[in-house]
Amino acid sequence: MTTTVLSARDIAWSVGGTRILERVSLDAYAGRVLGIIGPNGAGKTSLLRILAGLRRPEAGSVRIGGVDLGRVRRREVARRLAIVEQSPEVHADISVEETVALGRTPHRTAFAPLDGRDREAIESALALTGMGLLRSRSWQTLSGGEQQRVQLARALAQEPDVIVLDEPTNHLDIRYQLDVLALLRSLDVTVVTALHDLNLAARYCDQIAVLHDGGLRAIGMPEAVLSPELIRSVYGVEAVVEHSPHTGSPLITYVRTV
Ligand SMILES: Nc1ncnc2c1ncn2[C@@H]1O[C@H](COP(=O)(O)OP(=O)(O)OP(=O)(O)O)[C@@H](O)[C@H]1O
Repeated sequence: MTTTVLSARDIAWSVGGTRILERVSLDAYAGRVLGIIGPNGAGKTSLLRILAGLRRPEAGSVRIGGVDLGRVRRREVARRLAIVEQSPEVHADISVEETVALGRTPHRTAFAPLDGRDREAIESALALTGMGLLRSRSWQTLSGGEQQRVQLARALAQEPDVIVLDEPTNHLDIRYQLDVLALLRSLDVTVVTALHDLNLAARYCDQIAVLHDGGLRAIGMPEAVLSPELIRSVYGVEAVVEHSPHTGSPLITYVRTV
């Protein structure tokens, strides 16, 4: 049975009088990976921020565990949902370990020292993201890919039910792209993630939602959604979609722009 953990109904959002999102509805299921794809400017980041409760939609609602996000206290939301944004601003000169420890904030009382449970979550997050060896390094000295992995570690240390990620692989080399997506898939956490790479989305997502022209163009399993017709009409690219004998997932070859 699939349980809906996070759901959006009829979301609308505009910027400067331009409607970016119109009647967007979707469900993210327990322990599954939902990928959000769509061309530049389609509204992926806007939708993720609404799903994470960082923005209130103009119309429609987001529910977490069946309860309207607007009615759940911020601290409670933070215990249940973590967001990994594209370019998080970390102003203070803090270490990797201290950055990851920030993920424990919603579970702790102010100024209390980290307890054993906090330490365990931080260690596990550092290990899962391969950042243990860099734990003492200053955040400011990290490469883009290392920063991305630390932000994921911070989100994991938060031990949420849902992780919302905006392009979590855009700075990663191919090995870490595969590792991070395989990790997200293996966790017992509901994942909603924007992705640009359709082949990665095809391989690691259970469901894919396609944003285009202000709305949800399609949602479903990768095999059902990623057709040559959809890729042509949404991206203006002619593509061949095959079934990879190596991974069992759809494999897209881009032939030309149209
Ligand atoms: N603060 C803002 N002021 C003006 N326009 C904005 C603002 N925020 C978003 N937009 C516009 O809203 C649209 C959707 O932006 P959004 O970042 O959600 O798209 P996206 O699908 O995440 O894009 P990308 O793939 O390029 O990251 C874009 O056209 C963007 O220029």
